[in-house]
Amino acid sequence: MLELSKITKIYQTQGETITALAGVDLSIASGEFVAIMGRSGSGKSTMLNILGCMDKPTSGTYLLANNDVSVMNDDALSQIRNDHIGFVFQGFHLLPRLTALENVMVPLRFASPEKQQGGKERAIDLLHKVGLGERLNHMPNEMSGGQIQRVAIARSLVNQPAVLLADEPTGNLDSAISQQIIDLLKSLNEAGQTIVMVTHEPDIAENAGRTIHFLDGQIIS
Ligand SMILES: Nc1ncnc2c1ncn2[C@@H]1O[C@H](COP(=O)(O)OP(=O)(O)OP(=O)(O)O)[C@@H](O)[C@H]1O
Repeated sequence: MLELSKITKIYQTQGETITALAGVDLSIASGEFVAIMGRSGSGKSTMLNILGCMDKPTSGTYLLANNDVSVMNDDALSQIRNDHIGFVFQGFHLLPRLTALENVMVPLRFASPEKQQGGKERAIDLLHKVGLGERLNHMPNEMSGGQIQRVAIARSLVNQPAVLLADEPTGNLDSAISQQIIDLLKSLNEAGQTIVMVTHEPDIAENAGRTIHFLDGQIIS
C-alpha cells in the first residue's frame, strides 16, 4: 500500500542544513496498523507529512497505492491527498456551526466525483460505526471531547482513504476516553482499514501490529 525507498528530507534554514529524514526505507501493507515512536526531533512528523502527501521528500521515491507521489505536482498531490489519505490530529477541531453529520461530510467537497457518490450515506454509516448514530444533528458544543474526537475520526474516513494517519490521536484525552479511541481504531483496523499512528505513549503503541522507532531521521528498529 505504502512503499518508501531511500527517503530523505533536508531543511535549509538560516544557513543551517537539517537532515530530518536520512534515507528511510519503509513498506506498509494494506490492512496493517503501524505505530511510529521516537523522541522529539527524530523525524516522526516529517515522516507523517510525507506519508500524507502534505510535503515532498528531498529525494527518494514514495509509491502510494501504486501512484508515484514523489514526481507529482502540487495539484495532483492535493487530489491524491483528498482521495487517499485520512487525517486525525490531536485537538483536531470540528467546524463549530456545523452538525456532526455536516462536519463528517466536509471532506466530500474536495473529493473527486467518484468519491462524492454515496457520500452522505457513508457519513451516516460512519457516525453509527463510531457510536454516534443518535447524535447526527448535534452541534460540537453539545458533545464531549471523546465524542468530538470520534466525529473527527468519522470525518477522516468519509472519502474511504487508503490509509488513516493519526498524529497523537489520544494526546489530549483522559485515559478512559483514550482507551475508547484506541478501541475504535483497532476495530476499524480489524475491518481492514490501514492505519499509521504517531504516539509518544508505549501503552498506546502496543495496540498496533508493529511499532517503528525513529532516531535522528532513521528507523532504528
Ligand atoms: N519546517 C522546518 N524547517 C526546518 N527544520 C525543520 C522543519 N520541520 C522540522 N524540522 C527539523 O527536522 C527535525 C525533525 O523534526 P520532526 O518535527 O519531524 O520531529 P518529531 O519526531 O515529529 O518531533 P516531535 O515529537 O517533537 O513532534 C528536527 O530537527 C526539526 O527541528
